[in-house]
Parts: sequence; structure tokens; C-alpha cells
Amino acid sequence: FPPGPPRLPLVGFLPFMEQQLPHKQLWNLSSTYGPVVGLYLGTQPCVIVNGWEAVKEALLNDDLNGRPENVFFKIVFGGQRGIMFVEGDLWKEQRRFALHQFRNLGFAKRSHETVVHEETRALLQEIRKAEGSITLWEMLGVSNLIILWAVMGGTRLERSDDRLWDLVVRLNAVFRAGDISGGIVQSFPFVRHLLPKDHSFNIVKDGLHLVNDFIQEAIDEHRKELDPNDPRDFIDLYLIEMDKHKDSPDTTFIEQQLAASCNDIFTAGTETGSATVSFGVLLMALHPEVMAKVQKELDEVVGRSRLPSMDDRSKLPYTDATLSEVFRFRGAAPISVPHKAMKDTILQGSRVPAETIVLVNLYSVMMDPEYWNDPETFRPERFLNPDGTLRKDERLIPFGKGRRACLGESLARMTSFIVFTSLVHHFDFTLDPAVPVPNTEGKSGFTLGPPDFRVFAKARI
Ligand code: HEM
Repeated sequence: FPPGPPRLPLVGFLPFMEQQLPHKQLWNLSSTYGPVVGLYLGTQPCVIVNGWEAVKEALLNDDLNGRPENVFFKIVFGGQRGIMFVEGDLWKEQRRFALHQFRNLGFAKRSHETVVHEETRALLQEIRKAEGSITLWEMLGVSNLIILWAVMGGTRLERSDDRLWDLVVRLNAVFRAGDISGGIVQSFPFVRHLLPKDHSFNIVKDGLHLVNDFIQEAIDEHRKELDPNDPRDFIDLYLIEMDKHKDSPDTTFIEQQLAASCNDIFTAGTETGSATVSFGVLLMALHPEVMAKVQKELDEVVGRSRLPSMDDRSKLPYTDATLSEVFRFRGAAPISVPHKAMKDTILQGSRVPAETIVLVNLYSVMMDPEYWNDPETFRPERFLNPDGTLRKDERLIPFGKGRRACLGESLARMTSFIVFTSLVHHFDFTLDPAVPVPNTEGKSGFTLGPPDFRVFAKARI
């Protein structure tokens, strides 16, 4: 087992694990123990993987593509279900189906661009109407939910629907209360019965139940209205697939699986997307010289009478480089989603036994000073070639890499590109001094969220 810090009986490294910015703490361990660090989360063996060579090797090793059992899924869905927290054949079958159907539905293709444009227009209007300074994450979260729901549930949800705002607030609470290590309940599930209502475990569990109720209601409606010859969305396609397999007792196409997959997509896509664009706007307010260059490029290429589209992207190298820098600087999933060794394997020469949890530190790759020189400086130019074209870099991996890489990457890239560029094109952002931002490190949890901040949005178009 790889070398690592001493462990306490039963709890292992858990009491020492920092709740705020654990990606930094876990990366620091490598200066003592090397790129692959062994420790225990409770009684579960875990390796932390830091640095490009080790991270690349881990993400390309399919024996490390499992997922540790997730205690919340066990409680909310009665077992490991969905796409994100399953492994083996179930994972392959469900991931393949989701990707295939999303493509059939035009996932991340033109028709979705239309949906993203529609939602972006509504968002711009809402910001224009707002008085004084605004917090962006809720507004952005609602836009993301509506876009994701268009793919999954077909209908266009209205921004005025209170349930959406409630869901966004609860999902945010879930993502901030969560902890990548799984916390004490992951190792000792019985402890959950002793926890107070406002404990982070209960915040996550109740939030997931709320999302699940929303999705279950939609599945019931879809069942009633289903026309097998005219599927409208992901839920319809899944229900049709379930019917095809209804006589096979071993089928993985069952309703709990549909609900959990929708839950994965809904939860994975909302908070990460709004965090990325929120960080982007915060960084623009802190770097007005970058914002001005992006605006100039957008004015020249897009003009002032329409929204930026994906076809413009290749003509917007500085803007594209700026978004790449946002993804590098404050990637929304610094420690990715926990992986697990499916069988004994070797990583960087160290033995990783079957069932070991593997935490792959993407932050250690995207912020490595030996590679990026000045990683703590927000500098879009690092993604530009000397001739001004976009420089792609294989170490920019905010969505992971390999077979487990983010399922929603193309939709997430499209959404963040259109929403971010439209916001910067339409408004000059300045920070509201009433909410000081001491640093841009963000707030940890299951993912990394932006710090609290408010901006004034002055219309420029
Ligand atoms: C900026 C936004 C996003 C970021 C930074 C992000 C990042 C990630 C990362 C790092 C992983 C884990 C990869 C691994 O385990 O090695 C992941 C997995 C996943 N993401 Fe995303 N994601 C984003 C948006 C989305 C969206 C919009 C969706 C929904 C369409 C989505 C759905 C998923 C799913 C289902 C998985 C699990 C894939 C699997 O286990 O096979 N994500 N994402």
C-alpha cells in the first residue's frame, strides 16, 4: 500500500481532513509521500493521486474506474443506482444508453443551442430588471436547471416557478454541506440515526429527497402521456426502453434506475455549471482589463444585435482562452468524483488493492507551479499561441479524462460558453463593496463553489 500519514484506529485520517479546500491539503501530502499517497477514510483504504503523470495514469487505468458505495444513494434510492455512483456492466449499459439518447435528442447540438439561447435571453432580462447589486449563483442555477430539464423532461420550466428557486437553493446547500470523503456516516452508517436535523448529512439527504420527489412526479406524468411512437425527451426514451425489457428479470432498465440517472444529471449539472460561470464573472470584476478585451472581441465578432453562438467560438480566441483559464483556475470539481479500484492494480509502481477508494486530484494538475509557472495568477494569455490563436493544453482537465470523464461535458461547455460570453457582452460587472471578497478560493463541499459576492451589472448593450 502506498506510503501516507499515520492513521488513528477506526477513524483513520478523517479527523485530520480539512473541510475547507481539502484539494490543497491532500496535494500537500505529496511533498512528503510522493504522487500516490495511501491513507484511511475511517476503515476504508484510500489513495490520493496528485500531479499530471500519476493522475493521467490513474484516469486511463480502467481497473480504477469503479465507484465506492455512496451512503446517500443507498438511503435515497435503496442501493447504488444511476450513472455516477455505479460501476461494472450496470454503469457501462446505463452510461452508453444516456449518451446515445442524448445524442439522438440533439444533446449539445444545434437544437440545444436554441434552448440555451432562449434561457440566456431570459437571464439577461432578469438581470437588467434587477435593482442594485445581485448575487448570481441562484439566477444561474435556475438557468441550468431549465436547460437540463429541457433535455430530460422535455417541457420548458418557467423562471417564475418557485419550485425551481427552492430546488436551486437546496441543491446548493447539498453541494456545500457534502464532503468528498463521505464523512463519518460513509464509514459508520448507523451513526446517522444519532445526528441532529441540521447536520450536513441530513441536509444532503433531505435535499436529495426533494430532487427525487420532483423527478418522480415528472416520471409519473410522462407514464400517463407516453406515446411510444413519438418520444419527447430522455424520460420517454427510458420508459420505452423499460417496456422493451419488461419480461427480462435481470434488466437494469427499471424505474428506480431512471429516477437515479435523472437525479445524477440534474444534480451534477446544476451546481457545477453555475459555479463555473459565477467564478467567471467574479474574475471579470476582479480583472477589468481582461473583461474589456473579451468585450472588444465579442463586439468585433458578434456585433451588438445577437447572442454569441458556438459557431463564433473559433473566431473568439481571447474569449475562449479566458474561459479555459476560468476552468483551470477554479475548476468546479477539484477532486473529481471518487473512483475505486475494481481489482488489485499498480499505480506509479505502488500496489493499489481492490476496493481502495481513489481520490484523483485534478487541482494538483491544473495548478502545478512547475508546469504553469504562475498558476495563482489569472492569466488567459497562457492559453494563446504567439500568433493569437487558442492553445489547447492536455493538462486542462476540469471534466476529468478517460472512460469515466464527465458525461455532460459537451452540454456544459456549450452552456458555459454561451451564458458567460452573453453576460460579459451585455454587462460591465463591478463588485459590490458591501460584500468584501478576501480571496477567490471558493467554498468546498462535494464540488467547489464561488465565495459569497455581489456584483453591479451595468448594461453596455
Ligand atoms: C462545468 C460543469 C461541469 C464540470 C466541471 C463537471 C465535471 C465532472 C467531473 C470532474 C466528473 C468526474 C469524472 C471522473 O469520475 O473521473 C463528472 C462526472 C459526471 N458528470 Fe459532470 N461536470 C460538469 C457538468 C455536467 C453536466 C451539465 C452534466 C449533465 C448533463 C454532468 C453529468 C455528469 C455525470 C452523469 C457524471 C458521471 C459520469 C460517470 O460516472 O460515468 N456534468 N463531471
